[in-house]
Amino acid sequence: MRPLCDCCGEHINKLNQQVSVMRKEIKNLRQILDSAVRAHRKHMASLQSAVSKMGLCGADKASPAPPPSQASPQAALERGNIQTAPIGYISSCFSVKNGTPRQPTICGPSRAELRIQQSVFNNPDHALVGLEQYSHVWIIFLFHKNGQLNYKAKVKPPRLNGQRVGVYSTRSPHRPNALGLTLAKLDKIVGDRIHLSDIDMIDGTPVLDIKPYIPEYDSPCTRVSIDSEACDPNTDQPNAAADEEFNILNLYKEKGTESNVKRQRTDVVGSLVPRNASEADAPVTDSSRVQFSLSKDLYNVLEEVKTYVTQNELCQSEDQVSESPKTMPPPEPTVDHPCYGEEAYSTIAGWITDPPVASLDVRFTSHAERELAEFLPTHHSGPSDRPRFQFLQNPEEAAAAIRGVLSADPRSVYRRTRCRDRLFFFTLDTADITCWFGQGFAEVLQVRPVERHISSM
Ligand SMILES: C[S@@+](CC[C@H](N)C(=O)[O-])C[C@H]1O[C@@H](n2cnc3c(N)ncnc32)[C@H](O)[C@@H]1O
Repeated sequence: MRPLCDCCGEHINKLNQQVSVMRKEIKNLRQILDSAVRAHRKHMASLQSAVSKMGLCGADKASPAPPPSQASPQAALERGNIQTAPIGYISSCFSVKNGTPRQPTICGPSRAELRIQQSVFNNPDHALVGLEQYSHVWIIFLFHKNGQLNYKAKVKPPRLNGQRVGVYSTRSPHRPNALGLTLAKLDKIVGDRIHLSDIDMIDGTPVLDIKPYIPEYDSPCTRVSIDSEACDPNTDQPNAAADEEFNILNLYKEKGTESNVKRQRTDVVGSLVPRNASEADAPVTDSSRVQFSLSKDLYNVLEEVKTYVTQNELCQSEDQVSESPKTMPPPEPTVDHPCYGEEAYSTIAGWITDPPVASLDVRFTSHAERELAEFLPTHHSGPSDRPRFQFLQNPEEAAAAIRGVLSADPRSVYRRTRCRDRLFFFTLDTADITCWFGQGFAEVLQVRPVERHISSM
């Protein structure tokens, strides 16, 4: 190796000095970075424990969720771990818990206002478009003044006078996730503000969600059963109101499709129930609303309809009978309907009962019927290489469920308009269903056991 000249040696020394300075700087930077990472981890850990203390973290103990810092938003959502943000806060006539009704319907009119936050939607009023067609809304909220965040599996509801029952059999505010659910009366909507009455929330309550109240979905008294037994007029129904309802439905079913039945029943009930004076003042009147009475009224109304139909319509021709409920003159109402309490009735958007999408006739090819009949009932014991349902009781119940799914046309608007000739697949219990749609009908082509269930048979 040749010796370096003076000038090169000096240059290299300078470079070495610079390298050692840079090394020191890198070391310092590493220390700063390490302490920042430590502080960040500590912060995230304390945030996570705060979230789980608030009861907002649904992770089960057996398989704890990864810390939020590691989980992607999608993974967190799939595990049910979401960070909620109030869509608004209640301004209510009740300022403290004491004296606030335990349920909305047990006190007279109680009023509140909910303003949708601009932090949730740029145009909060847009999120409320269409809601004015409903008379009642579900309010999902946080019991933010519970004081402490602990909860117990058994609670003592005040009305049980000291007896303990499971928290899930009560409406106690002290529950995991501290979520409250109130069915409130929707008085009016003005811009981004919803005016409510019949509430049991205190002032400042954070609201997480609002949904329209739809008796057809939310109240078992107004649901139409797809249970095939319900079509048998000789079947014993558990309660008198249901009996009457089903008998009338059966009467209609003999003459029309199930979708007709639903509509006729709704129209009949709607025409029989007048709006009372206080509701007539409300600015949410809309011809697209459909009116319902709740269970007691429904029972009375159905009684009247039944008498009317039996006396006047049974001897008419098929067509006349299926048209009759629409043209029937409404009998004089015999009871007053207060706007709150047990006798209250509700209105919903017309498209719920009379949707622009027609319901479909559902048929099975004989091949699909044979395949479905191959499935064994859930409770079938003993070895067999035939497929077996896990939840559904038997092939008849599965057929009813398939009819229910398909008659409501489960296709997206895109599929319905752009790829209407494509095959449609869905899975029901342990069966893979293949079908196609034609004009006004859906046809089941194939009912095959789901792959994983074949291998585990
Ligand atoms: C028994 S809870 C029922 C609430 C709701 N209807 C439900 O079933 O989830 C109603 C009581 O909760 C209390 N409450 C109302 N708003 C609250 C809030 N934001 N935080 C804590 N407690 C509240 C009041 O004392 C009220 O009487």
